[in-house]
Amino acid sequence: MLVLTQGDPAGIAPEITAKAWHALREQGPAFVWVGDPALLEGVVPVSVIDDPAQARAVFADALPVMPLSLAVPAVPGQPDRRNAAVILESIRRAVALVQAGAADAVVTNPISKDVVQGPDFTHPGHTSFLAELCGAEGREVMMLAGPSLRVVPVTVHVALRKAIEQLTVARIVETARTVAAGLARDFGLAHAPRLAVAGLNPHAGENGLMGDEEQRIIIPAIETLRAEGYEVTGPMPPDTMFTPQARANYDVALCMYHDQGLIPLKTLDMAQGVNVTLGLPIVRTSPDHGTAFDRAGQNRADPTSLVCALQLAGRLVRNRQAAEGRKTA
Ligand SMILES: NC(=O)C1=CN([C@@H]2O[C@H](COP(=O)(O)OP(=O)(O)OC[C@H]3O[C@@H](n4cnc5c(N)ncnc54)[C@H](O)[C@@H]3O)[C@@H](O)[C@H]2O)C=CC1
Ligand SMILES: NCC(=O)COP(=O)(O)O
Repeated sequence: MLVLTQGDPAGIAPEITAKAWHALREQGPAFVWVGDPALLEGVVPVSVIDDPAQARAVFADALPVMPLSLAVPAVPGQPDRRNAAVILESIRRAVALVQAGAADAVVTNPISKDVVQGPDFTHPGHTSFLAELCGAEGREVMMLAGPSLRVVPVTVHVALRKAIEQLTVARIVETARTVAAGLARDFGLAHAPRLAVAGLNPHAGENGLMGDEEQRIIIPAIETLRAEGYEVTGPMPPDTMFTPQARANYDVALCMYHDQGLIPLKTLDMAQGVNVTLGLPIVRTSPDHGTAFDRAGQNRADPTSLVCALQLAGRLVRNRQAAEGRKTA
């Protein structure tokens, strides 16, 4: 059983949740939504439950909901900080259900990082919040996976100037180790993961002519990884590493900053892209898009990325269980 968080109630989360239930109600994977049932009133049949164990029996006929109450009614397109606490409570409850063994994986609906900022939440997104809730701070890695490409931003939600400052040999090496382990265990890759490491600068620095981060940081990281036995190429010139020919030669691209990886991923795979957090003791996926406040309440939201996130979470759980079974057998 998967547990889906509420997301920002003023965004498209309620609509894509209802549409995802319609898409999956017969073949699954089944999920339970932790949110305010008022958001789905008149949209889908809802079954209020208090334990995920009750969800499977009702899933084909109604969307199972573990109820929370918004502080103020949601107005589509107009996020309200007064609902921040309940948005965060949904995430906390979802994680607690998986940690207690009552559910298998967390799938998160989009939130606005800005709306939830406050004394209780100083994270730049779900990823590091989930790591905190799981006691895995610093081990979390964001990966976006689509049919054409997988990308990992080595630095994530920071200003570009800060991203460059944050690049270190250790950060690249540790990220690559987590990615390789995640691809082997959760994605069930049949071969050793092939990692492509992007350069930072134009032409991957052109031997130091256009920046020295490749020589000082990226090449030493690649050499360390190769010495550990990983299959790594790079530093690859960022402007050509996403061509179809280049993509055929690797399983994942390690990118030096957020937009270096997310622009090609969303250009190629926006509808079917899934955000996966590696390095956590629990499985977590999410759609690759945000709250889409500009589209909320108009019945114009595409649920495909959420459907893909739910389906991928189901596969990751099965692969992880199979890998752990093999380890203990
Ligand atoms: N995992 C998460 O919780 C994420 C949250 N965000 C948050 O979302 C908020 C808005 O961010 P933006 O950069 O505007 O990105 P966005 O993904 O919300 O929207 C970008 C554009 O794509 C459209 N769009 C997005 N998802 C769609 C869907 N399913 N169907 C149809 N059209 C869709 C929107 O209408 C908008 O025009 C921000 O506060 C950001 O922090 C952004 C990405 C991921
Ligand atoms: N750009 C990706 C994104 O914003 C997702 O962040 P997170 O909420 O999954 O940490």
